[in-house]
Amino acid sequence: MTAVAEASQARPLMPVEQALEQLLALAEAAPIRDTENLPLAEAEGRVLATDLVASLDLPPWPNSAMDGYALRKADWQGEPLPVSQRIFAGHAPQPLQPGTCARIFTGAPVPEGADCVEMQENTEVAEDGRVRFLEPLHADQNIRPQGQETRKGEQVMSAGTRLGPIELGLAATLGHGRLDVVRKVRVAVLSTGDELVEPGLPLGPGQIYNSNRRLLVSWLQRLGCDVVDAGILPDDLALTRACLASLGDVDLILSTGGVSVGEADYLGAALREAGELALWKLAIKPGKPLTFGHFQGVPVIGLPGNPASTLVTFGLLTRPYLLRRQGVGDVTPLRFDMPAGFDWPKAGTRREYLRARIEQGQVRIYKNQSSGVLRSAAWAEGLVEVREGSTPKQGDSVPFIPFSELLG
Ligand SMILES: Nc1nc2c(c(=O)[nH]1)N[C@H]1C(S)=C(S)[C@@H](COP(=O)(O)OP(=O)(O)OC[C@H]3O[C@@H](n4cnc5c(N)ncnc54)[C@H](O)[C@@H]3O)O[C@H]1N2
Ligand code: MOO
Ligand SMILES: [Mg+2]
Repeated sequence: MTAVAEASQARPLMPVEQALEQLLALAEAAPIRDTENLPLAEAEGRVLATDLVASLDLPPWPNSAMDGYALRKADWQGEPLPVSQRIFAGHAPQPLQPGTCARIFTGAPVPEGADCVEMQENTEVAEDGRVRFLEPLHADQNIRPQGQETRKGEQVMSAGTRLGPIELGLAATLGHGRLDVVRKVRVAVLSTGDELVEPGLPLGPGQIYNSNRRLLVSWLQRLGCDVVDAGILPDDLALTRACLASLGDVDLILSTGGVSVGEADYLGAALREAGELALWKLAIKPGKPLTFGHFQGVPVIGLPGNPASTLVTFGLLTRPYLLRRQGVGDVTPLRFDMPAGFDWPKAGTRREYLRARIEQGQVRIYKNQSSGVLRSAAWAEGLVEVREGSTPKQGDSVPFIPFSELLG
């Protein structure tokens, strides 16, 4: 039997959770260990390689949360207090003279001897400049104590954290100008198919535009990967072998198309021939023929060619794989239970990911859920999951995964 004929034999579909578990285990077995030390400005989207430990208290000294007056609470006995100094943010104060208050502004260090700050709206300044406090004072009010946010020596972020604007901001508050990050994952992107033409060029008979390449290259770049764009590969077994062998120094070969059972589907055949096919045929719709294997030691993920299948299998399976290769622990996208705004009367044998959006508090699905229709995803705001065998009806709770959870 030929490899393709053998492949076309019926076999049970692998449940999505099991496929994800296996992919994550494969990712953990091939971690990216190289690191680089980057300035914060270049670290966005990257993964922290070492735990980040605070090298100072935050705030480093008690400071005022309000524009107003700092004083020792016990000094206020109903007689207006003179102002003995003005303290601005960024300037060191003198110890507070007993029996006086200090004019102070938000973020300025609270002077030694003061134990509360009153906001200026609750004060009255007499003509001679002395200050009367109009409301009861409480010890420590409006003072942000030293170390309230973080204590020196505390672990603030752990290795494996993805660095977005918030994490970079946090590193900056602790004074880190550079961070150790995991080097980028190098991914070769390959589009298989005789029918493919790049956008901008004229279409010949039987041809279509290559959309998967653009979708994946842009998405991978957003995920902080180093992309090697290997262009279009014709449907030919010898060329497929040669192309896979030529891609060399990459961490992953990511292809689209050529993984089903057609006579021109050579990607799966090349991996099967190399004897290293770990995953094939999942209980997922769209995306059933997703393939994972190795070619000469390099991991290969073959995404199904239909554009919506590429999107779903990249977002739900490849993205977590790539993040886990970089040591990211939590790779599960958030999902929200939402009332269905549709009926799904036909139970499926594969878990379905329908392109959907939220309208008036309900999940609505795109009218055409064919895996060839990428417009469904452009209309949608995320994916709604319909489990094998389930038939959700209008108003039933269904899990919704926003695209924003998958795209970054
Ligand atoms: N007899 C069977 N046929 C098919 C089965 C099956 O189980 N038995 N599975 C179907 C399913 S499900 C899927 S998904 C597709 C996957 O096919 P392949 O991954 O082999 O992909 P191709 O056949 O090469 O292409 C499928 C489809 O997608 C278009 N395509 C491919 N690449 C691109 C691209 N870069 N940009 C835009 N569009 C692309 C291609 O023209 C085809 O229309 O197999 C089913 N068949
Ligand atoms: O899995 Mo396919 O992606 O149903 O069309
Ligand atoms: Mg095919």
